[in-house]
Amino acid sequence: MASSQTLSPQSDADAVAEAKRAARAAARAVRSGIDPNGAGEAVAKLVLESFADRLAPELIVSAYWPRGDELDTRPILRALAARGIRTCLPVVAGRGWPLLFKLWRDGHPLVPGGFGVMEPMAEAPVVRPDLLLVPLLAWDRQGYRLGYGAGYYDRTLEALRLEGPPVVAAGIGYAAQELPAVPRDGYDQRLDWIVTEQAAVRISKD
Ligand SMILES: Nc1nc2c(c(=O)[nH]1)N(C=O)[C@@H](CNc1ccc(C(=O)N[C@@H](CCC(=O)O)C(=O)O)cc1)CN2
Ligand SMILES: Nc1ncnc2c1ncn2[C@@H]1O[C@H](COP(=O)(O)OP(=O)(O)OP(=O)(O)O)[C@@H](O)[C@H]1O
Repeated sequence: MASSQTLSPQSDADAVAEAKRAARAAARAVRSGIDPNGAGEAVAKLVLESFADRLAPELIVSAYWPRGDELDTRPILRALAARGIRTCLPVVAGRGWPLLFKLWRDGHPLVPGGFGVMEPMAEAPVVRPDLLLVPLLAWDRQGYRLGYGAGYYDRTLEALRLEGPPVVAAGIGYAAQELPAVPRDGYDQRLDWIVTEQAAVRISKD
C-alpha cells in the first residue's frame, strides 16, 4: 500500500477543489432556505450609501441578472438607472475566458446568452466597469468568495486589476452565506467589499 507523509502540490490542489465542492453544495442548501423578501431593496440602499463616490455619471457599475436563488439585483439596477448611472451586465465570452461587460439599462431587452444566463443584446457596447457587483454563494471577512464554480469572476478581476484604473469589487449576497474561511486556491481574487441585506463590510487587506 502506497502512502505519503507530505502532500504534493497536486494533492493540495485536489484537496482545495474538493473542499470548494463541498462548501459550494452546503452553501447552495443554505441559500435555498433563505427568505429573499426585501433583501434586494436593502442591498440597493446599502450600495447607494456605501459607494456614493463611485456613483458618478462618468463611472460604470456592473451588476448581474439574478438566476435561481441569487440575491435580487434588480432594485439596484433600477435605482442606478433612476440616478442616471450607467450600468452593464456580464457576457460569457467562452469557457476559460474573462467575462465581457455590455452596457445595459433597466428596462432594456435581455436575450438568453449561450451559457444559460440572460445578457444584453449582442450589439450593446462593451465597456469596462469601475465598480463590480459580484454574485456570492458564500463569503468570508477576508474577502474570499465562492461563486458558480467556473472561475469567471476570478479571471475577470485578475484581468481588470492588471490593466487600467483601479476597480472596486463588491460581493452581493446574504448575511447567512458567511463562512469562517472560504476554501481558497491561488487563483482566487479577493473582494474589496461584501454587501449583504444587513451590512456593507469593507475588507481590510493589511
Ligand atoms: N446571475 C449571474 N450571472 C452571471 C454569473 C453568475 O454567477 N450569476 N456568472 C458567474 O460566473 C457568469 C456566468 N457564469 C456561468 C457559469 C456556468 C454556467 C453553466 O455551467 N451553465 C450550465 C448550463 C448552461 C446552458 O444552459 O447551456 C452548463 O454550462 O452546464 C453558466 C453561467 C456571468 N453571469
Ligand atoms: N485566472 C485563472 N486561470 C486559470 N484557472 C482559474 C483562474 N481562476 C480560476 N481558475 C480555476 O477555475 C476553477 C473554478 O474556480 P472557483 O471555484 O474559484 O470559481 P468561483 O469563483 O466559485 O466561480 P465564478 O467566479 O465563476 O462565480 C478552479 O479550478 C480555479 O482554479
